[in-house]
Amino acid sequence: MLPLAVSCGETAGIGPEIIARSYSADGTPRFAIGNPTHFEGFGVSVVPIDTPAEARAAMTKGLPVLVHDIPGPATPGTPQAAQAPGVVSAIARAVELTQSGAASAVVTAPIHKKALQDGAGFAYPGHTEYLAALGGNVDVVMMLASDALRVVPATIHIALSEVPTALTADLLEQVIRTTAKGLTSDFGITAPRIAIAGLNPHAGEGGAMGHEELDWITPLIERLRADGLDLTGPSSADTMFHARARQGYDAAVCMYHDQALIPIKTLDFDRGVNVTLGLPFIRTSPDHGTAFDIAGKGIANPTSMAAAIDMAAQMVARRAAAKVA
Ligand SMILES: NC(=O)c1ccc[n+]([C@@H]2O[C@H](COP(=O)([O-])OP(=O)(O)OC[C@H]3O[C@@H](n4cnc5c(N)ncnc54)[C@H](O)[C@@H]3O)[C@@H](O)[C@H]2O)c1
Ligand SMILES: N[C@H](C(=O)O)[C@H](O)COP(=O)(O)O
Repeated sequence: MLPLAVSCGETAGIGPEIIARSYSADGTPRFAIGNPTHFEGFGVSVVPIDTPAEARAAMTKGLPVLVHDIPGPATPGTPQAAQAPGVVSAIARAVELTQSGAASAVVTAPIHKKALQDGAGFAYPGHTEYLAALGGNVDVVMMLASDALRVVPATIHIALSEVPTALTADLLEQVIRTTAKGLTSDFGITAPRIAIAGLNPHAGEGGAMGHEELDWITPLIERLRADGLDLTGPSSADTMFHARARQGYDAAVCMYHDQALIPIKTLDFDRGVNVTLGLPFIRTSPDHGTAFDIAGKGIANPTSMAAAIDMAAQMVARRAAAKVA
């Protein structure tokens, strides 16, 4: 397997730390992309490399880091505008290397959206939207996945007040179809079961607490069911995530960011993985952010980064096996 390309994320955050501390000599071949000095001090040897092809041999000596221009020392907790362009270009470089066949997948350490918007004019709400643009302006979904639960928010990084307007039947259909396709292609689920949350409390209570479910969500679900998709809902979101309910579906499609992310980050914060479905390349990420409050203290938990690396490797292997079959 070609090595994974791991972008360093916000240098003032915990990205370099969790990349270093999730490394092991016998682990999945990977290389970080960043300033090698930013990965030092975490008890792991750092091996600067100039090409991805050096990564596999370098793994036996320490964490391979593909040298990338991000000037100056990291300042934990305090992002530097001067480093923002390099943080952004490290993501683009990971995509370029993956699409050119030098790497097998992209794993992204957390970015601080506002720091990049301020420091580099980053024009996207987050990785997901940026990667969709780099992938050719494709339709993507953001899935948060763990052994306990998979969730997909239909709307992502927008204000709650904008959700009812942003939510359309076309968008929800695209999200559902992309989710179903990804569950089959990347999670090996041949007949995926998808639960759809209502937007309103009690899924609208028959119209007493909102009309979207009656007006268009239920008709859409019924149309997609008739088209062969195994869907349930719209259901009251507050009763979709207990253990018995979770046995009834393979993924839950929710209407907005926190409706989806609160349950998975409550159930499995340390092992949750953010996976973007619909891209022309594989991309995973830890389920957490830059954690400025603990950056530089050596106490960040690297488990979610390790899980993101493992999930990327599993997706690479599954797709390779499907090509051979
Ligand atoms: N994939 C990504 O790039 C990504 C994901 C989530 C948030 N973010 C960004 O990160 C920034 C901060 O976001 P936030 O404060 O909402 O969430 P956060 O995940 O950065 O931090 C929330 C809390 O969880 C703790 N935490 C997070 N990761 C941890 C780890 N690995 N080990 C131990 N504790 C950990 C933090 O210390 C903090 O107390 C924002 O700019 C946000 O947009 C980026
Ligand atoms: N919304 C995700 C979360 O809270 O974990 C995260 O911000 C995703 O961001 P990216 O699009 O940058 O992966």
